[in-house]
Amino acid sequence: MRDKIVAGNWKMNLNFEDAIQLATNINAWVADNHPIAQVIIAPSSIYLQTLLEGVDEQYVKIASQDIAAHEKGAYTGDVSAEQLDSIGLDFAIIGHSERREYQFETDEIIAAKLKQAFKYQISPIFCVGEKLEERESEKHFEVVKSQIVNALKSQKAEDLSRLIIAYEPVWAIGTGKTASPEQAQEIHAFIRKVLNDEFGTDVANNTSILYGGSVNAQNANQIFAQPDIDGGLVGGASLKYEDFTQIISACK
Ligand SMILES: O=C(CO)COP(=O)(O)O
Repeated sequence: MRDKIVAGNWKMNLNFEDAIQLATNINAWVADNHPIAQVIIAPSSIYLQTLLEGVDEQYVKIASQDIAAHEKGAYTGDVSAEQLDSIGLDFAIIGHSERREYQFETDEIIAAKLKQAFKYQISPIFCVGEKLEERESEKHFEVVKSQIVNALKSQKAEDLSRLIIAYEPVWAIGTGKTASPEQAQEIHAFIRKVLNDEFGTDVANNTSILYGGSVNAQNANQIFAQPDIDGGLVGGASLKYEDFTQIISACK
């Protein structure tokens, strides 16, 4: 059985006070409403420890937005998997398209980051997704397959039990343009087939595959109703308490 998950990627938003307030409110809402979905929030790294201590982990899990590709040493500005593990962190977003684009992360770098996460028992929310021109030239299946195979082929088979995938078409991120539920289902089913063909039935059946890209309180129901969509990775709408809690409720 795979977990239903709704994760909020706060990206580089919210000051300290607002971050604590929002996390506290979400924690209280989950405690009162007992949603089916596991709720995860990913704040900027400077808030991770405070939020880990400020929420109850039975209700809300905390994720980092990235992880270093190296184990330790002279990598100014990076935060390692070992350091994140040492403060009690269990989840990390890895390979987000904004990092692929602005920080020039390649599949090779992402594979190294996944390896670090697995080494320290951190579950990666591993992001894949095609750009607009790749979708328009119908290369999206090929692109997503190569992102998955390149990043996962060198991982240990037993580590893949921790894997969470987020399919986020780049053209749908922050644009207000979502993939239709049918488009999203089609590629989620394809991702599950790739997992099955390359890594076996257990990985295919047990990996939660989240959809991300302009998920909001209006479209979440239809997206989450698709059989191969196990929840969402939400950006903008996760910064608003009302919207985010409605999105969590939509994940059944
Ligand atoms: O990038 C995303 C989540 O990681 C999606 O962002 P939006 O929900 O703002 O489109």
